[in-house]
Amino acid sequence: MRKPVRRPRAAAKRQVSSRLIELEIEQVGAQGDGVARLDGNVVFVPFTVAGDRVLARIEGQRGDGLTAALVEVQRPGPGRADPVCPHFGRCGGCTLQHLDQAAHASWKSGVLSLHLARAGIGDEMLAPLVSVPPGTRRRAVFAWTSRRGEVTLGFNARASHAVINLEACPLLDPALVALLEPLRVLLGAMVRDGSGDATVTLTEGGPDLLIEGEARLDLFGRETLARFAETADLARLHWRRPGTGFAEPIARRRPALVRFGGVAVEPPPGAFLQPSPEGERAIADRVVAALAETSGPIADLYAGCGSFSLPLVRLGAVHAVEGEVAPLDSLGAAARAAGLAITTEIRDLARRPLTAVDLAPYRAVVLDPPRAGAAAQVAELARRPDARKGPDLAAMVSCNPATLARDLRVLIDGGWTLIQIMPIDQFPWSAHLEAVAILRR
Ligand SMILES: C[S@@+](CC[C@H](N)C(=O)[O-])C[C@H]1O[C@@H](n2cnc3c(N)ncnc32)[C@H](O)[C@@H]1O
Repeated sequence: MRKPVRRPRAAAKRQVSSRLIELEIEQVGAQGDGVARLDGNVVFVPFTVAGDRVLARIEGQRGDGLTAALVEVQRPGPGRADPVCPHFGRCGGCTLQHLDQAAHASWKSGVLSLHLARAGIGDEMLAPLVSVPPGTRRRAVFAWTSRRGEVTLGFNARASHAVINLEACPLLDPALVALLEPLRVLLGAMVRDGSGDATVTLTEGGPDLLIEGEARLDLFGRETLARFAETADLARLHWRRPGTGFAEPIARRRPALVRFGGVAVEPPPGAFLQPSPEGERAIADRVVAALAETSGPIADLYAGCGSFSLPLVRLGAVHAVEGEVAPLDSLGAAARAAGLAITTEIRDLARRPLTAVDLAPYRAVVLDPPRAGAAAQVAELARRPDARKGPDLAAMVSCNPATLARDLRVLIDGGWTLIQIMPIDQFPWSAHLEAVAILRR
């Protein structure tokens, strides 16, 4: 029988929607909003902490609860902090700057515990949270719009497609913030009316910029962009029209290198990289330490440009598998140049996961899937026709605690044991959380 969906009591909502109500916030929920109760209804109030007494106004409905806007904090709860960013409240990038460091850390670990508990996994193996400091983010995707040459450039506003004209951002490396104003001037000169995005990555050669916009470039456009690459001292500049999949190279003044395990790689324009070098090192160090006892080949699945393959190759030969051609080409070129024992394979691991037979030669496996997780791949890892063959150590890296817990459940049911799970806060002040789980069988 289907479980009846509990709807907020309509009468309660009507009654309170036009007036201010007082609420006691009981906890911060899994999505980062404070949770209170009103006449038997759950009420979600953004920008509040446990213990706050607030004045709020009911605004709508979410799932089987109500949503309310914070009007005033009447009595602050413990764990409240003053937000450090002038855009806080409007910008969708950070939603939790009103939590102090301790409250933030305990909330993030709590969210991971909650997802593990929902999958029937205890949190005995949960390691303390590793926090990556703000101001270190090396990669950002900015949205931009130009109206009559007036450019708005920044992040999307909270729950909206509107763009916040970013003046400051305590999360970003200051070198990224310094590019915002020159980029605004450039886009205003290039595009009178239009919109798009701009991905900037800080590399050893300088900023690597990929602009996406509808405009078809003419000679003037290309010259304007090339001049910008000079004045902003970029490593590379590419322009891409949406839907074409082709990034036109405009300038390549220096190689846009990043280093993984000491080996230089030049990622393709706009490639996925871990958001900060600090976060990437924390994850890679954990993965390498956990797999250090491995004697034999390692499979690195969802390998990207090789952020784990390259540090891992000092332990043994690595087979890197990835769905996108361009990042894997970058990794392949770097490995060949350095003479490293890394083989590469393009493969869609959702449709064609490595089977138990494919996995038989490997002693250890690393998985770092996108937010959707690695359902098909963990199902294969959980099957093991011959107990003498296949990996007996696994490191699972994830940016989504919900799919991580789901996938861990499948592995545990398939005979794997969870040895440790380490939350890594690469996304300070947001509800996102990275984690590395180590398993053995
Ligand atoms: C979270 S990123 C991790 C990349 C890399 N490990 C790193 O740390 O930079 C996930 C990677 O999985 C790849 N990917 C996404 N879906 C995939 C699929 N179905 N099959 C194979 N790779 C996929 C993406 O292209 C991306 O490189």
